Amino acid sequence: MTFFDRLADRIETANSVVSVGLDPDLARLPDHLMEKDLPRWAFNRRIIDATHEHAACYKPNAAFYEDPDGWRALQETIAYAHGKDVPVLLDAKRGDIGNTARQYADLLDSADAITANPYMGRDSLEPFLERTDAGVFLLCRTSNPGGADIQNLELASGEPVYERVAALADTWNRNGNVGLVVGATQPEELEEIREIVPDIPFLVPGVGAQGGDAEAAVEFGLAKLDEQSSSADRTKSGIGVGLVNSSRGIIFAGEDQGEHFHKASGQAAKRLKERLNEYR
Ligand SMILES: O=c1ccn([C@@H]2O[C@H](COP(=O)(O)O)[C@@H](O)[C@H]2O)c(=O)[nH]1
Repeated sequence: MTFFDRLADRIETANSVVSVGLDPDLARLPDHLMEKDLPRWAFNRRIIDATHEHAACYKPNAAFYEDPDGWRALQETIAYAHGKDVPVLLDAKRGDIGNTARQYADLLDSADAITANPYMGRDSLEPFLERTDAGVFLLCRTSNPGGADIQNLELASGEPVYERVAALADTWNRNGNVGLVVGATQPEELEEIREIVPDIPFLVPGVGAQGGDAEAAVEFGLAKLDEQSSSADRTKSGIGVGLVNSSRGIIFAGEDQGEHFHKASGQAAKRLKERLNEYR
């Protein structure tokens, strides 16, 4: 079963396309958790307990775990999410020469999918592309203001770089495991990219704290998987596969509520699920 088939099943079970971003900024964790052995793990466990029924996936960003305790916290978090039957997309934005990329691809032994930067080209992505069991989401048009600096540059053909990335991703998708990262802050680009790649699921960050367009995220972020990569039943029921991510807007929703912080996170995840479902 491909990652996207598993994700489609999860979307169906949870009736949700919400990706809950697990970015446990140590400076914002509740005081009472700071005395724990692994505060980030303690925090994530409570967030997962409160949000899992609304989560299509969890998206830890590797930047928040890149120290020895952080990697332990990340492994505990991934195992716990799996225990709740929720897939994990590691937002690591990796990409390097093939020999190094093969090491990065080992991250997929624990996570179900990863984000990668396509700037170094096909060979840098090959170790991810060949993991038929896992997903790889390529940065296409990112949500940050500076995303336009390079991604919107026009090539000699007149197409912007982000459109070429989308077209290339389609040609690299021989195993049906490629997705694209397209920010909700860029609704016009979301629509354009969806026209180029009707069958590729998007990870759409930027709703919540970045103020992106939730309706466009759902309208253009979800793809109907083709019959080869999805079960006949699912194709019939027309499940759209894709993810709309919110991190700070969910995990820090109860920042001012001390030991009960996770309750507000559960409510925020439920609210986002319901809002997105209005557009599905
Ligand atoms: O274009 C992109 C790609 C990745 N991200 C990541 O998603 C989350 C967003 O967090 P919020 O708190 O919901 O703003 C974070 O991990 C980013 O690094 C993105 O925002 N945009």
